[in-house]
Amino acid sequence: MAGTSSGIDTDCMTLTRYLLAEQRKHPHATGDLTQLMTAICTACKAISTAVRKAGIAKLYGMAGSTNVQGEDVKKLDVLSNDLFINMLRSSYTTCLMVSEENEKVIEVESDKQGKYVVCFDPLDGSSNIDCLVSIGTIFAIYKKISDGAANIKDALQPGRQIIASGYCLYGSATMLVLSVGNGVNGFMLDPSIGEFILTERNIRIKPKGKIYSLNEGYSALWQEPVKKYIDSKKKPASGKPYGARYIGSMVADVHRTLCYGGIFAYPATTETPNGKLRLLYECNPMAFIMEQAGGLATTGTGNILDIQPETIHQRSPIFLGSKEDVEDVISCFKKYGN
Ligand SMILES: O=P(O)(O)OC[C@H]1O[C@](O)(COP(=O)(O)O)[C@@H](O)[C@@H]1O
Ligand SMILES: [Mg+2]
Ligand SMILES: [Mg+2]
Repeated sequence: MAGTSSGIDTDCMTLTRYLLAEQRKHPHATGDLTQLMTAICTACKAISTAVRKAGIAKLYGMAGSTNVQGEDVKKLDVLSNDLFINMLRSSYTTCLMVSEENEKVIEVESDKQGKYVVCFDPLDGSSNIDCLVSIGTIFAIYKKISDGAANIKDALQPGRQIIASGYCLYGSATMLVLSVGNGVNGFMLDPSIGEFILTERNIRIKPKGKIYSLNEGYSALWQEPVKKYIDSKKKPASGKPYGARYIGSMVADVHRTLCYGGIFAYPATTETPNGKLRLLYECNPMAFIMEQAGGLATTGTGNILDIQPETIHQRSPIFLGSKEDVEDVISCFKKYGN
């Protein structure tokens, strides 16, 4: 990394510069993906500002649905969704969107359509908003595949077809983690200049970690392979037990897993046979990031990225993280599954 004797980084590779450099590697690139990512970045910056303000809104009596002026204050998840949809629509790069917040696919007006399809969870970890715990945004970008007008088939592509995916974490700082299919990079938002700066180059996940992360409150409802796997981490035949961490915001739990190694899971239970997390805008984008960082993501019996989606809001059980840890889960499913 370039720097000065003061230790201040002068390289300042902004996300836009990074995307332009990537674009140069493809002589036939139109620049549309760069434009689309710029729109996503702008949405994430605006959400980040809104998240920071929401935390202190109570100080100024703005926490309810109306502010002191009697004006409506949008809830953070509604605001984030509106920001994402508006930014993408006006980027002239997108034809179809799938949002966690919208029951149906969102079609862009024909005069503004472009060749990309974007699936997103505008605000993930919403139960953590009111207690000031980290939350995030998740997105996956695909190319339209149908010849004629964009339709639902364009949204129902397996994760293997992802062109780029990532997430933005609104934590103690705001970081956007992105893969355009050649590794994973992390960009920290410098709020003083309003730019995402490349700070984590070519992120690789450890082959094996020491942490497991899932909601253990549901352990009585887990399938046998999951019970056996977690037991083996608590009471290993040799060595130290794994540590446990669970935030309850997928973005924050996945980011920690990427940084420190180990495994994050949201398994099926007897009451929720497909788990809770949504394939198109939670599981697939995160599975793509994990594979690009050298990790793995599975349902227990199949690779997440190979699932052919049937509906836009379908759910999937998921185990993702360090390759060897995920392979251990897969072995448990082979051994104890029915
Ligand atoms: O409270 P649970 O059952 O552990 O669920 C937590 C999971 O639910 C989610 O909050 C679902 O996401 P949304 O907040 O976008 O609905 C994930 O971020 C998280 O991993
Ligand atoms: Mg979510
Ligand atoms: Mg959400």
